[in-house]
Amino acid sequence: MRTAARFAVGLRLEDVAVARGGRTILADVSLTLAPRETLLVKGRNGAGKTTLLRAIAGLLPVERGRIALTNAGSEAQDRRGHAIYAGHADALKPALTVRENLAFWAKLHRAPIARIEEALAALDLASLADQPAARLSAGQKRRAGLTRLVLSGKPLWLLDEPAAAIDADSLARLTGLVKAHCDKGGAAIIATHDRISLPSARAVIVGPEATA
Ligand SMILES: Nc1ncnc2c1ncn2[C@@H]1O[C@H](COP(=O)(O)OP(=O)(O)OP(=O)(O)O)[C@@H](O)[C@H]1O
Repeated sequence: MRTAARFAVGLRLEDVAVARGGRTILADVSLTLAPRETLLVKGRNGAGKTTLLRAIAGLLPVERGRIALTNAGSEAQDRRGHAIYAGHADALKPALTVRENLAFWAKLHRAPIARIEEALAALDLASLADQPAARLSAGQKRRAGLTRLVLSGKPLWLLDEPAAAIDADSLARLTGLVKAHCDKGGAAIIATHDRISLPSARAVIVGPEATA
């Protein structure tokens, strides 16, 4: 039987190092994230924000150190089961409609069918649901890709530059969604250069400026 992911999870990183292409990109990264908390990850281009998020998601191996979920119980330490990474690629199949794309992801995440409409509404996509994804604008594609957060039902949201291409209203809608997710016990880490207004969020910097 499949064990449901526990909803309230936090995260602890201890002296984490991550390499890409044989080069150490991140070294000695330590941080904590409590359930209900949002962390903004800042840093210059190439500083390692995406690398950090992908390592937390379990999509990149850790060279040294430790990444652990907290508050998840000893039987629930698989990060892939608890974290959803929404990256630069929207992963849409262009020939499928928006709703069909969401249905594909819902199946992947074993989400109830009702969550498809919930996700469409959450990203203001109901009026575009029957459009082929190929016809969406860049910002609309981005919003469609972000529905994976809602569809996954996972507690730890990892958002990589979610503000890219989306307008101010959509960004406000997204930050509201993140806040509501954290109010329910979830947690979020957002890699961003700017524009995200979440007054309760903490910020950390990766890269050379981190020690400045
Ligand atoms: N597949 C890869 N193989 C080798 N090196 C990589 C790979 N992807 C990224 N890198 C390198 O890792 C470093 C960190 O990249 P990363 O994408 O994590 O930075 P970032 O802080 O997210 O940057 P940006 O603000 O531009 O999105 C960069 O120097 C980059 O060249």
